[in-house]
Amino acid sequence: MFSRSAIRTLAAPSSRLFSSSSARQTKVAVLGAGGGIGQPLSLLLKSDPLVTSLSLYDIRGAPGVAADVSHVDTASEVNGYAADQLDEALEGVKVIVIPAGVPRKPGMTRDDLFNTNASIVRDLAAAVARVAPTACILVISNPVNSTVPIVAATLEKAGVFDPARVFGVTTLDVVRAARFLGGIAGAKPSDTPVTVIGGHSGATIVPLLSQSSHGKAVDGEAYLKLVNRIQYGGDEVVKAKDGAGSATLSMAYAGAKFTNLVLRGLNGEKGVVTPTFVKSPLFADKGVDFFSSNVELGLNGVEKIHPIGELSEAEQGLLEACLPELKKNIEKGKAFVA
Ligand SMILES: NC(=O)C1=CN([C@@H]2O[C@H](COP(=O)(O)OP(=O)(O)OC[C@H]3O[C@@H](n4cnc5c(N)ncnc54)[C@H](O)[C@@H]3O)[C@@H](O)[C@H]2O)C=CC1
Ligand SMILES: O=C([O-])CC(=O)C(=O)O
Repeated sequence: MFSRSAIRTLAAPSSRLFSSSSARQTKVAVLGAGGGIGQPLSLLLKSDPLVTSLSLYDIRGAPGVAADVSHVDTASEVNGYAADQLDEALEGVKVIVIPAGVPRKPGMTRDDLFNTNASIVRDLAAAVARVAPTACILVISNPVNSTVPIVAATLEKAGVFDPARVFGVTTLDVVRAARFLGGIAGAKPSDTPVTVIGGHSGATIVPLLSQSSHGKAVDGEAYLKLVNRIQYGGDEVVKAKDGAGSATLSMAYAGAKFTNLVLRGLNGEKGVVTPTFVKSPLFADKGVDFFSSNVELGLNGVEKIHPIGELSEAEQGLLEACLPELKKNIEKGKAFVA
């Protein structure tokens, strides 16, 4: 189904979801595998040639999802784990993807999910600290701006936090930006990649359209509309689903894409660069010590955090609006664990 040949521009959108020059393969766990994201994400990971073994865990339904996905004719093995088998699910795992938690309904912000999802993510991170302390953790659960600091603080408390191994998955913003810009430019999304920095909610999402040849051609009303659509793309889906949840299929695609990039880095591939929300020095002097920007992925997770590059005046304004809100979200996450 998926080609194994290499692609040139690693962070750029690709018509192929997975690429692999092959080598060391990896055991991957999905925590929340029974959910709207978890199920299609598990299916996509079953098709990733870099995944040797899939551990599917949820408080409901994971063994059924595992039995189903395990019939797909790719080489990886699949095991499902019930609510009381979290530790078993995490044994020997190198990469852990977390889409566990409740999604939004119309009228809610991502921050409204905090009260429910903060403790879910904290408890899962505590188990990871105990059983798989050196694994890479890829956090999908919202609000990402707070859940990533929660995971980091929980690991820190357990004495096993490695900033190179904790990632907030902001890939859906990158996927949307390429798709929406491609639509406006009349070009393929693979030819319209956009770096998206900041966080993962509304005004904290900062697309750097000026750094893209197609993007800098968009101006005036069209520019404002495009930025707004990238920042509030999640709301578009929440509204259309009308109470049935938020983005699941596009998120599963984005989650599988980001997981593949992490696996390629872990396998020693060079030049794997993509935006992700990590512990970052870029705006730490402003009290924002987690930030999404282009990150090079390597053998140990985060290899190098790239600078954000040159910004247009409009993007400077977006960044100024992003930082105070992001700071609040991060502090809220840290305070929850403290
Ligand atoms: N980072 C991003 O770009 C995106 C993040 N999301 C977020 O992903 C999360 C999941 O969304 P959906 O899959 O649509 O929700 P869902 O409700 O369909 O699935 C969530 C799953 O988590 C499971 N779960 C709850 N507590 C758990 C625990 N303690 N351990 C293991 N599993 C547990 C539930 O049983 C359920 O199967 C939400 O917080 C949503 O806001 C959604 C889209 C994009
Ligand atoms: O909008 C939501 O709640 C889910 C999400 O994070 C997204 O689709 O970007």
